[in-house]
Parts: sequence; C-alpha cells; structure tokens
Amino acid sequence: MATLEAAGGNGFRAASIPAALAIVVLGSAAGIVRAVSTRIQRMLTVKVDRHATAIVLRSAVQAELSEFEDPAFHDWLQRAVFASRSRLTMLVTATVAIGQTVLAAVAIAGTFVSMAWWLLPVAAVSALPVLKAARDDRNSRHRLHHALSENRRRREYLERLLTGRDEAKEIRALRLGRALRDRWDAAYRQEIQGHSEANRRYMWSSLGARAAADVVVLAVVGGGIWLVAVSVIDLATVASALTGLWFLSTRAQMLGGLLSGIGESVLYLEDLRTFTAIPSPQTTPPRVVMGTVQADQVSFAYPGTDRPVLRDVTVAVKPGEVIALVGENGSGKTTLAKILAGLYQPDDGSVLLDGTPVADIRVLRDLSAVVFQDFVRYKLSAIDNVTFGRPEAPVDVERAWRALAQAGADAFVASLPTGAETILGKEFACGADLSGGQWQRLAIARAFYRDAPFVILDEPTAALDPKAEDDLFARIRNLFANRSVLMISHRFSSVRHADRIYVMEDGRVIEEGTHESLMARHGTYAQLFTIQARSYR
Ligand SMILES: Nc1ncnc2c1ncn2[C@@H]1O[C@H](COP(=O)(O)OP(=O)(O)OP(=O)(O)O)[C@@H](O)[C@H]1O
Repeated sequence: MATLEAAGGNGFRAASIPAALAIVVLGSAAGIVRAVSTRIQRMLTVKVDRHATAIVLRSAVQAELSEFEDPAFHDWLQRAVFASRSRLTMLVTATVAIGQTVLAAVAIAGTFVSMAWWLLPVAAVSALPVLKAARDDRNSRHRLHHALSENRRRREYLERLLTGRDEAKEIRALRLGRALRDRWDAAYRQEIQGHSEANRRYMWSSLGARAAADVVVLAVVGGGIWLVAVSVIDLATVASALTGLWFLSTRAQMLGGLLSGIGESVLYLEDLRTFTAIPSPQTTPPRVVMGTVQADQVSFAYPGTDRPVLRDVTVAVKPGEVIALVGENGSGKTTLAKILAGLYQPDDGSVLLDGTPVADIRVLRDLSAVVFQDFVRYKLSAIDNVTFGRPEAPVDVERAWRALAQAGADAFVASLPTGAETILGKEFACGADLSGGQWQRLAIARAFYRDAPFVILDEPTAALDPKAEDDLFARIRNLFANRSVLMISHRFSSVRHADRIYVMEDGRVIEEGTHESLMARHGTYAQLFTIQARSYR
C-alpha cells in the first residue's frame, strides 16, 4: 500500500511537472505577447500621429498666403490638426477593440443558434435605440466641435500670449496677465457650456434608449416565463437562453458604442480631408529671367474685405535701379511690395515682367528677396537664420559669413557663445538672444544670402542705430549692385538718393520723380521732407 501510494505520489508529481511548466510557459508567452503588442500599439500610435500631422503640415505649407486671411481657413486648419492628433489613433484602438468584441459576440451567438435562434433578432432590436442615441450624440458633438472652432482658436491664442517668452515682458509690464486670464476663462466657460448642454442631451437620450432596450428584454423574459408556465419549454432552456440574451445584447451595445466611436472618428477625419483638399498649385513655377518689374494699374482689396487698399497703382523697377516708396501709415506701401513680390494676385491690373503679364505669380517670389517690416525671428541657430534665405540649396557657410559681413552682423554673430551655431532663443538650452537691431541685420543678411535679382526692403533700418542706417543706405547701391531694389522708408533722408521715389496716399500713387524733381514740385513729398528735415535741425 505504502509502495502504491509512493508510486501514485511520484506519478502525480511526475505528471504535474509538465502541466506546471505549461502554465509557466503559457503565462510567460501571454506576457511576451502583451508586451510586444503594447509596444507595437504605442509605436503605431506615434507613427500614425506623425503621418497625419505631416499631411496637415504639408497642406498648410502649400496653401497660398491669401488663404491665411480667411478665418474659415484657420477653422479648417485647427480642426484638421485636432483630427490628426487624436482621431486616427482612436480609429486604430477602436478597430482592435471591435475585433475582440465581434469574436466574443460570434461565440455567444453560435451557442444561441443551437439553443434558441429566435432570440438573435431580439438581441439586435434591443441594441437599436442605444445605437440611435449614440449616433445622434456623435453628430451633435461634431456640430458643436465646428461651432466652437473660432472660440477655441481665441482661447488657444490667449494661452500662447500667457505662456510665450516674447510676450512675457509686456504682459508683466502692463500687469495684463489677470485680464488675459479672465478672457481665457470666459472663452473656456463658453466651450464648457456647449459641452455641458450636449452631454445633458446625450444623458437623457441614452437613458431613454436604455429603458427602451430594457423593455424589449423584459418582454422576452415575460414571454419565457409564460412559455414555461404553459409547459412549452422547460425552465433550464429559458434560463440559459435569457442569460445568453443578456450577454449578447451587452456585446451588441458595446459593439454599437465602438462603431459609433469609429463613425465619430470618420466624421473628424472628414475635417482632415476637407483641409487637405484645399487646392494648392502642384506644378513648379517656370524659370524666368529678371527684367523690369512693373505694377500696371493694379487694384487690390485683401481677401474677406471689400475696401480697396490699392487703386490703379502703376510703378516700375528697372534692373539696377533703386526705387523708394514713401507715404503715410496705411497708404498701401507694404501691400504693393507684397504684390510685386508675388505674394498676392492683384484683383485688377497686372504685374508685368519686361512688359509681359506674369501668369504665375510664384515666378516673382523666385526673383525676389524680401526683408519684411515684421520679419521672422527664427528661434534656431544664427546660421539657419541666414541660410534660410535659400533653403533648397545646400548650406554654404562661406557665403553665409559673406552675407553676415555685408549686413554688418558678422562681429556679433562671431561673439555668440557657440558662434553661428548658437540657438537664438532663450527657451532652448545654451540659447542666446539678440537686440532688435541685431535681429534686423540678420534678416538683411538673409536677403544677401538669397542673392535674388529683385530686393524689397520694407523699413529695413527701423531698428538700426543712425550710424548703421546711414551706412546701409549709403552702401545699398554697391551692396545690391546690378539688382533692382525697392525700398520702403519713412526716413526721407534715406530715400533721397533713390533713382525714383513714389509717394503713396490712400492706396494711390500721387507723386513720382527724383528727390530734386519732387522738391521742385512743392507737393506732398516736399512738404513731408521739409517737416522731417526741420525736426532734425
Ligand atoms: N492682411 C490684411 N487684411 C486686411 N487689411 C489689411 C491687411 N494688411 C493691411 N491691411 C490694410 O491695408 C491698408 C494698407 O496697409 P499697408 O500695410 O500696405 O500700409 P503701409 O503704407 O505699408 O503702412 P505703414 O507705413 O504703416 O507700414 C491699411 O489700411 C491696412 O489696414
């Protein structure tokens, strides 16, 4: 007996070893599968996010400048960014969850078919009201998302103001933080109110839907009890059928919820499609040779406005000429420069190149190097700030230093902590900042580096000290030799040496000529020049 027990005990132990091993192996395999699938899902999430954001960025970069004047464009852009950030990832997660739920539902339905097939349609019907409530909710939330677009953009703008380094000094100097936060709060309240109303509506409709589904299930339970009472089927069959029904209808509702989530994601992805479908030119502009650039009877109103800011304007810049635009604030100088640089299409009249109307305004962009009044201060390296002048070509460091020297920026760039590689933003590690005039010199260096035949300088010396300004204007003809130069300035002493000066007023050219001829005319130019000269005496 003892021998038998011993043998039995040994047999049990021997048999349990592979079983225990199998449990350990299966457990580890499940752990490995979980770890690998988590990794794959996380990587997929990041890659999907990157891909979708890349699509949005590509479309945003290709969009014409005029699109940026349209608030609707910014709404589309913001919705596309929203969709790209969250919705594709959700779609991936929901699709995986649907696969799992469908498998479970099919298994339960299989059991049902053999037991009480007639309960299958009942399970489907019980899920219908919940599905309808979810669909209504999805549509109303998507409508709300659209309605709140502008409000959300305003709130996000306030967030940038409150957290940006560039804004930090003025917001503190004015003690503006509190007032801006109050506005941010009000904007957020409006959003929350919208969401709260939508959620309240959904709560009631989903409660109603649940009640309707429960009525269906109760009717089936009642029917089952009656069938048992009249001895048509036995209690065990009804009990298992009802348990199955309960399982199946919960799966059907879960599936409905997941499908509704997918439907919602598809609605948002439609926003992404709408944005990326905004037409943008697919071709590259033809290469042309620089000649005389002329605005011929150009009229223009900014998109979304009907007030013309340029009316029948005619100006010409010949190769090798230095032309100046002067006039009071808001008279249209920058707008005219933007049209000559090919950034906007005129509404009437045309831009001519050697007498031929320019069909594709992008050729003007290729010919121009513009230093805007409000040029961009790239918080990247100093060398990037210069070589961005010609981004499509390989970086030419020697040429960049030449451009820096021409703009009088080489000395201060060389003295930065890591020279031209220094990041110009204190938000970044080892970053430095520049003075307003130094930034302006970098922007001018960018124009030199671009080395384009048509140079547009919009208030290029506003931040320069008088010596630097004088020096730049005195050297402009040499620095930009053989190029056409159009410069905008309020300093009459700086423009007096231009080959021709156009005086603008209220969107029109009211006078043109050399400094001497305009002075002899005793018109607006002479008057403004005299006032300015007097104030310097
Ligand atoms: N993006 C825009 N959308 C609508 N109107 C604009 C836009 N930019 C400028 N304007 C309007 O166009 C008119 C001309 O502006 P523009 O900037 O061309 O004047 P400016 O002569 O360069 O002025 P300043 O000397 O102040 O730089 C102004 O009335 C201005 O309000």
